[in-house]
Parts: sequence; structure tokens; C-alpha cells
Amino acid sequence: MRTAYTSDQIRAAELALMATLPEGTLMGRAAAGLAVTCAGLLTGLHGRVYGSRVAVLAGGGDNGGDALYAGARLARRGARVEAVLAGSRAHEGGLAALRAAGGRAAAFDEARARETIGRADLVLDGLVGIGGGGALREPYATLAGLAGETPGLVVAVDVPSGVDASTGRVEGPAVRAHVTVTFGAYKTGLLVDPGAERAGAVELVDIGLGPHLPDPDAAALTDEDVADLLPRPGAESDKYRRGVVGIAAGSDRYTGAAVLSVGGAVRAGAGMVRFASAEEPVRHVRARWPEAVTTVLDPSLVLKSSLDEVGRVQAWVLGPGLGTGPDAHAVARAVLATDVPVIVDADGLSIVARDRALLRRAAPTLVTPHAGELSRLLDVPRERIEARRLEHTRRAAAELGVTVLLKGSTTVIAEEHRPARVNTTGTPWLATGGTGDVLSGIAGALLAGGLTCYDAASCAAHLHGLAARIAARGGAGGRSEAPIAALDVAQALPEAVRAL
Ligand SMILES: NC(=O)C1=CN([C@@H]2O[C@H](COP(=O)(O)OP(=O)(O)OC[C@H]3O[C@@H](n4cnc5c(N)ncnc54)[C@H](OP(=O)(O)O)[C@@H]3O)[C@@H](O)[C@H]2O)[C@@H](O)CC1
Ligand SMILES: [K+]
Repeated sequence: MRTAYTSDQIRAAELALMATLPEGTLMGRAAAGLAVTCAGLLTGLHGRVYGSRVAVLAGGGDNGGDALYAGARLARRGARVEAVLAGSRAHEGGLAALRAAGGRAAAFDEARARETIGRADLVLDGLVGIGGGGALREPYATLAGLAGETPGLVVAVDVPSGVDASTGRVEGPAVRAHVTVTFGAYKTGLLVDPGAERAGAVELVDIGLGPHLPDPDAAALTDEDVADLLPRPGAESDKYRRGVVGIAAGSDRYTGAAVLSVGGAVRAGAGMVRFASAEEPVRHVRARWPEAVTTVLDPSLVLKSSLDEVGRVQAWVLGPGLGTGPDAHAVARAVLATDVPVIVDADGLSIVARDRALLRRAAPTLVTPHAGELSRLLDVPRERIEARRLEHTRRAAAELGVTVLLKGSTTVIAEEHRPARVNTTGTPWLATGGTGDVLSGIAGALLAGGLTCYDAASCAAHLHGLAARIAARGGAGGRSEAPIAALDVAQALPEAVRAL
């Protein structure tokens, strides 16, 4: 598991560790690790460090200190290092070390900074780290913008400046890095968009913080974690032990969403899928997935909140393509009145956004909105949700008393009193119609198989992303990615499970 922490958690751990070490030890470790990564990148570019040009953007705090000390190490190896000092003060020891190693440094001047950054092979962003707060002030903001225009490689020190290390929030200009070298532990803001996307590839430098870290603020599951969590059938398994999932999805108008959701559940290993809907979607599901046991719902029975005719299920998926009219509302009411876990997705979310009381139930509930749907659930503008994904996912979990999976470039999962889970397995090709329906089916199968909402959501997001990548590459061994359809994602699920 890749665990991540807030700035405050890191700071507390650093204080505890620093108390056991001579002064400057931690910064020395950080700068040494940073310099090794930069040297590797420069060697990759030119075959050597000697003669390459490095621009150090140094803020007034210790983040600038790290960058200056690393610049000094590169200067000692023959790099031409120029530092732009952004603050009214600069880290004294770092600045002295850089100058002693033959590097140059000058206070910010826009024309000169533009030239220095424009010709650099590598720009080291040491403007602000975990001590940053709010939108970047000048001249930091201008420097972040100039770093964005450089043809050279951009390496962020600890976090890309302008990204909130604790949340991934970005307000105003922020550095977009190719590589972020982070110290001691991952910061949550490096895993959650928009911060994650600004960070590029993240490299962790161990400075000995491990024993002092508290429970994590967030975590991303690895393939091994998911393999351990996934329910696997044993010799004794029958369909009920593997999990029977009910899917209430589709309508005469939207039949595809139902086919995709059922496909996700079948391919993710449900013991059995019971599909309940109107006549037209039932016809489509039977044609595509003969494994599913279907029931054409009688609207008059559903109005009495009765799903008895469907048979026994261990979890429900509610919503894809369901519509939002009175019949759909009656189905939602009936499903949410059951005493088994329910996933509410798509149209189901529109229904509960209008009638939140439906979410007050004793059994666990998982909601799987994208930013627009969460915006309706929380009555918060979509842009605010996009900018503060983690915060709003957590808020929804607390306010609605459910587990929340927010879809997007990095999927975030929140449940009260648990670390947020972040999924990073996806591919941009996943952003296509119907993939969310497949995800709901996968999560349904896992929930019926006995996982909690928290684990079912995390594992479903992980597998969904892996399957999408496999589908986009035309198989686990493929190198380049190509467009995919939602059904391809469902079809690639077994290969994703095999690849774990
Ligand atoms: N502690 C340790 O053991 C270790 C810490 N390490 C390193 O220290 C880093 C933390 O250092 P830190 O605490 O000095 O804060 P830091 O990130 O440099 O920011 C403060 C500076 O930024 C400025 N500034 C802030 N917000 C701003 C804004 N919006 N816009 C513009 N400026 C803004 C602020 O300006 P001021 O408010 O003073 O005017 C001040 O100059 C950490 O990320 C890691 O790299 C490693 O060496 C490993 C050991
Ligand atoms: K930085």
C-alpha cells in the first residue's frame, strides 16, 4: 500500500526524527537524494552531468534550501547552476554551499529569470514545499509560469509549488513537473488531482521518517493489496458464497447502461447476476449476457416496495440508465428499502439527490458519482468539486453517511474515520461513455462477494483502471494505447485479475 500524509503529519514526524539527529542531517539526506535523481535525468539527456545547465528556483524556506544544496552537489559535478532567489531571504547554508561549489545566484529579475529558465536543461522547483499556503504570491507565481514554458525538464522539490501538499488543491498558477522528488513519505496532494497531475512521476527519498509516521491520511492500493482483498472461490464455493448481485438498471430508453453494468458484474466474478428492469432492457441483457437471471419488473408491485419476485441477492446495484421518472423512483425506493448493501450510481444519484431521505438506511451504501453528480448531491458548483476533490468526497461521506467513490482522473474513495483511498490505475482512454456503468457492476460483484463498501469501491476502481489499460493496449503485453469502448473494459477484466 502506498500511504500518504498531510503536511502537518509530515511536519510532526520530522520534528520527532530531527530531535534524534544532528542539525542539518535531514536536509542533507533530502538534498543528496534530490541530486541523485537530477543527475540521473541529466545523464539520460546528455550522457553526463558535466556541462549541463540547471536553473534552481529557490523560495525563502527550507524547500529552497533543499534545492540550493542539491544545486551545489550538481555544480560540484560540473553542471552550470544558476539560482533565482524568489524570497526576500534565501536559505543561508544552501546559498553558501551553492556559491562555494561554483554555482551562481541572484535575486529575482524577470528578464534574467526568463533567460536562465529558458536555456536550462533542468529546472529545479524549490519555491515552496509543505510550508506553502494559498495561491502563489509574486514573484513565485511568475516563476511557476516560466517553469511551465521551459523546454527543459522540470523537477519539483517535495511538491510542485502551487499545489497544496495536503489536499492536491491548486489555486492559481502551479508548477507542472515531469518528476517530483518527495521526502520521507508521499503527501496526499501528490496522489489526488489536480495536484497528482502536476506532480508527474513521483520519486520517494527515504530520510528515515518511517518510524515516526502516524496512521496515513490517504492510501493507494497496489496490485498485491487488491489480490489479497479479492474474494477467490474455493472448493466449497457455490453461487451464494461467491455472491449474488442484483442489478436494477436500464429503461426502455436506455438499454446500453444495463448491458454494461451486468457485463461488469459477470466479468468481475459474481456468483450470479439477477437483473431486474423493464421489458426492453431485459431483452437486451438476455441477448448479451445469458448468464444473468432476469425479471421484468411489474410497476404495480414495485410501487408497493416489493422486489420479492427478483429472488435473493446479497447486494444491489441501482441506477445506470434507470431514468428518473416515477417508475424509476419507485424502484430506487424498493432497492434502498432492502437490508443488503446498495451501490447507487448514475440516475440513482439524481433520484437520491432529490430525495436524500432514501439514503437513511441501516445497511451500507456506496455512492459512485462523477463531479457533476456530486455537485448535485452536495449542491456545490462542479468547478469547486474539481478543484477540491478530496475535500468534497470526504464531506459527502460525512454528510450523507455513506461510502463515496468520486470518479475522475484519479478516483477518490472516502468513508468516515478511514484514510481516503486513491486509485491511480486508470488511463485517459477511460473517459468514454459507459465505463462508469461497468464500474458499478464490478463494485456490485465485489460487494456481493463479501467485501465492505470501502474495499469493494477501492478494488473495483483498481481493476477497472487495469482492465481499461489492458483493453487500450490490446492485451497485457501491448505497448501503445488506443481508443476503447466500455464493453472492452468489461471483457478485459479477467485478464486484469490474472495480471494482479
Ligand atoms: N522539516 C524538515 O525536517 C525537512 C524539511 N525539508 C524541506 O523543507 C520544506 C518545508 O520547509 P519550510 O517549512 O521552510 O516551508 P517551505 O515549503 O519552504 O515554504 C515556506 C516558504 O515559502 C513561502 N511561501 C509560502 N506560501 C507561499 C505562497 N503562497 N506564495 C509565495 N510564497 C510562499 C514562505 O514565504 P514567507 O511566508 O516567509 O514570505 C517561505 O519562504 C519541505 O517541503 C522540504 O522541502 C527537507 O529538507 C527534509 C527535512
Ligand atoms: K517545490
